[in-house]
Amino acid sequence: MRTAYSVETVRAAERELMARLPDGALMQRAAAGLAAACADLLGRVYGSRIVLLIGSGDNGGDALYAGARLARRGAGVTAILLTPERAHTGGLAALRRAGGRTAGVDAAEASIERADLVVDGIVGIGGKGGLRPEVAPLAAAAARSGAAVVAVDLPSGVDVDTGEVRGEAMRADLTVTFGTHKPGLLIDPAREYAGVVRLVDIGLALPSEAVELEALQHADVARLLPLPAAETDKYRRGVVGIAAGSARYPGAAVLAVAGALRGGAGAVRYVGPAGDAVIARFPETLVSDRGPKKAGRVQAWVVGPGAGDDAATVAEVLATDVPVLIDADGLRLADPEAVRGRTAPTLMTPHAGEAAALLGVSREEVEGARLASVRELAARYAAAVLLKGSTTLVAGAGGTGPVRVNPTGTSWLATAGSGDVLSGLTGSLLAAGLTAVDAASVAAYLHGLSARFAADGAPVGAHDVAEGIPGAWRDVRG
Ligand SMILES: NC(=O)C1=CN([C@@H]2O[C@H](COP(=O)(O)OP(=O)(O)OC[C@H]3O[C@@H](n4cnc5c(N)ncnc54)[C@H](OP(=O)(O)O)[C@@H]3O)[C@@H](O)[C@H]2O)[C@@H](O)CC1
Ligand SMILES: Nc1ncnc2c1ncn2[C@@H]1O[C@H](COP(=O)(O)OP(=O)(O)O)[C@@H](O)[C@H]1O
Repeated sequence: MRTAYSVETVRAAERELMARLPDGALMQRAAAGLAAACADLLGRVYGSRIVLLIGSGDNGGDALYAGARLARRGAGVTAILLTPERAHTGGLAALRRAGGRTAGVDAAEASIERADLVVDGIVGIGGKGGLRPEVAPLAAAAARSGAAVVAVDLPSGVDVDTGEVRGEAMRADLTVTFGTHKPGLLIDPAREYAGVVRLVDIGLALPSEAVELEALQHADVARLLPLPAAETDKYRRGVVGIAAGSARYPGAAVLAVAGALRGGAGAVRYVGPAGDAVIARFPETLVSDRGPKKAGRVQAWVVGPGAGDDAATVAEVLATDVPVLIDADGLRLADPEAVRGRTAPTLMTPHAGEAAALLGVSREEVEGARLASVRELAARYAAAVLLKGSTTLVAGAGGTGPVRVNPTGTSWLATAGSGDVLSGLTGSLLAAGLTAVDAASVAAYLHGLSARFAADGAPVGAHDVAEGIPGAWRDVRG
């Protein structure tokens, strides 16, 4: 499992470790890792032109010491001191001893233009808000130049704890982060500014109870996948009920069933007006048009994709005592009190627009503050929430524990109907017995992986994503 911790936890762990180490040892570990990453990116250090952007804190110190290491290997290193009187003293002396030069902000743009590599040591975990106005033009200059940009610990200007970007920020090709991932490196919009993230171990001991974000990896997902035991049968594997689709949107029902058939449940029941379309495509589906109550027993329900205005079905499903996934139209039609009052697990799967409607804010606000939004929804509805989009997040009911972030997402998934596939797939995993958080995060993982394989650099439709799910399972199981 990949984990991320808040600044407060990182600072506490740093203090604890620094108390046991000689002065400056931790910064040397960081600088060594940073210099090695820069060297790897450059390929050839000797003769390369490196510009360091140096702010007033220890982030600048890391960059200066790393610059000294690179200067000793023959790079031409120029440190632009953004606040010369406050640049890290030891780092500055080391750079000068190694033959590096320093310059003021006036020289910055011309140096950046000629550089092979720009190192962003403006601000790290001590940063507040976006880049200040006098520094913002340097971000634009770095983006314009052909230089590779390496951010130290995190790109300057992004919010490390939330992934929010309020104002200008540096855009990096590579971020070299120390001790642990930070939430902002894994959540858009900041994640996009970070580029590839390389973690350097500096020996921090981080308490598992303080994890802020978790990202499942292949091995975690493999452990959670429901596999049929030898003595199993279709009912013991779990039956998932899909209450979806309408005369206007029969396709949503077909796509949700397509996802559900590949999620590990032993049978899929479909309830709704699109039974003919479902059967035509998937004859193995158990179809009923008599409503959820009379459809026969299920271990989990999915309600809402393409449901139009059928509030009665949503209410009927919410009144059951099995796990329920509410998606799409279902989110709008569900009575909040009925959701909060459920005793069995409930999972809501909004995209940013649906989450915005539920929270009474704008879509942009949700997209700009995904972590806070998913936690807030999970708290308000006392339900687990999967917030879809460029970064998919999953919060447990109440919103207080670690939030899962999906690492397999791809923007090829931004295609009509792919959310319906996800809801069916997740419902199937719920019926197979996974918790709401596990079902949601495993489904998002497989869904993203499937889309990557199916797309392979070209557009795909939602049905391709559904058909690719078995391939994603096989890949995860190795
Ligand atoms: N601690 C450790 O053991 C280790 C720490 N390590 C490294 O240290 C980094 C943290 O260092 P840090 O605490 O000195 O903070 P840092 O991020 O450099 O910023 C400091 C100053 O920046 C300023 N400033 C704020 N916002 C700004 C903005 N938007 N734009 C411009 N300036 C802004 C503000 O000063 P102000 O101008 O407001 O007075 C603030 O005081 C960490 O990310 C890692 O790289 C590693 O070496 C491993 C060991
Ligand atoms: N830019 C993006 N990057 C990664 N995944 C995305 C992006 N945009 C959308 N997705 C994913 O695509 C799916 C779209 O779901 P949804 O918005 O419900 O679409 P629909 O209602 O058409 O099925 C979700 O899984 C979402 O996370």
